[in-house]
Amino acid sequence: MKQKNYLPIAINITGEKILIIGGGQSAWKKIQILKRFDAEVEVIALEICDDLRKSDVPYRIKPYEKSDLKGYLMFYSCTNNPELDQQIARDGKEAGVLVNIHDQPELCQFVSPAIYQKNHLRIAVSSNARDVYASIETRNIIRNYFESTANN
Ligand SMILES: C[C@@]1(CC(=O)O)C2=NC(=C\c3[nH]c(c(CCC(=O)O)c3CC(=O)O)Cc3[nH]c(c(CC(=O)O)c3CCC(=O)O)/C=C3\N/C(=C\2)[C@@H](CCC(=O)O)[C@]3(C)CC(=O)O)/[C@H]1CCC(=O)O
Ligand SMILES: NC(=O)c1ccc[n+]([C@@H]2O[C@H](COP(=O)([O-])OP(=O)(O)OC[C@H]3O[C@@H](n4cnc5c(N)ncnc54)[C@H](O)[C@@H]3O)[C@@H](O)[C@H]2O)c1
Repeated sequence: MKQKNYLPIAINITGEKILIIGGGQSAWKKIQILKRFDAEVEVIALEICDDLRKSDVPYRIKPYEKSDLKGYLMFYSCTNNPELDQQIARDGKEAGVLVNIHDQPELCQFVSPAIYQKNHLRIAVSSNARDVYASIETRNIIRNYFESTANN
C-alpha cells in the first residue's frame, strides 16, 4: 500500500461531540488533551479508570457496537485490543466518522501532533506518524525556547 501522508490541519472541536472507546489510562491521556480544546467528549467502556470516574466526563459502561459511532465528528479507540481495534477502524470508515486507533498509525485516518500552545499561537509537531518521540522532543525544544526567560 502507498505510504500514508497526513495533512496537518486545524479542526474546530469546540462543542463538537467526540467519542472515546475505552476508559483506561490511554483514553484518559487523550481526554486531557481534547478537553483543552473544549470538545464534548463522551466515553464508552467495559470498565473505567479512577481518574475518569472522578472527572466530569460522561461515560457509559457497555460493550462497543457499531451503532455507537452515530452522531460523532470523530472517535478515538483506546481498547488495548488489536482485533477489536481493527473492527472499529473498519466500522468508522464505513460510518464516515474520522478514526484514531491508539498507538496503531496503520489503522488511523488521522493522527495527533505534539502541541505547544501560547495564547493564540499553536505549534503542532508531527512526524507523519513515523517517530512520535521526535515529535515530542521537538515540541519540548520549542516550548523551552518560548518559555525561557530570554524570550519572555
Ligand atoms: C504527540 C501525541 C499527541 C496525542 O496523543 O494526542 C502522540 N503521542 C503522544 C504520547 C506518547 N505516545 C507514545 C508514548 C510512550 C509511552 C506510551 O506507550 O504510552 C507517549 C508518551 C506519553 O504517553 O506520555 C507511544 C506511541 N505513540 C504511537 C505509537 C505507535 C507508533 O509510533 O507506531 C507509540 C509506541 C511507539 C513505540 O515505542 O514503539 C503513535 C502515535 N502517537 C501520536 C501522537 C501519533 C503520531 C504523531 C506524529 O506524527 O509524530 C500516533 C501515530 C497516533 C496518535 O495520534 O495517537 C502524544 C504526546 C502528548 C504530549 O506530550 O503533548
Ligand atoms: N501510566 C500511563 O500514563 C499509561 C498510559 C497508557 C497506558 N498505560 C498502561 O498500559 C496498559 C494499557 O492501558 P490502556 O488504557 O491502553 O488499556 P486498558 O486495558 O487499561 O483499557 C482498555 C479500555 O478499553 C475498554 N474496552 C475493552 N474492550 C471493550 C469493548 N468491547 N467495548 C467497550 N470498551 C472496551 C476497557 O473496558 C478499558 O476501559 C495499562 O496497564 C495501563 O496502565 C499507562
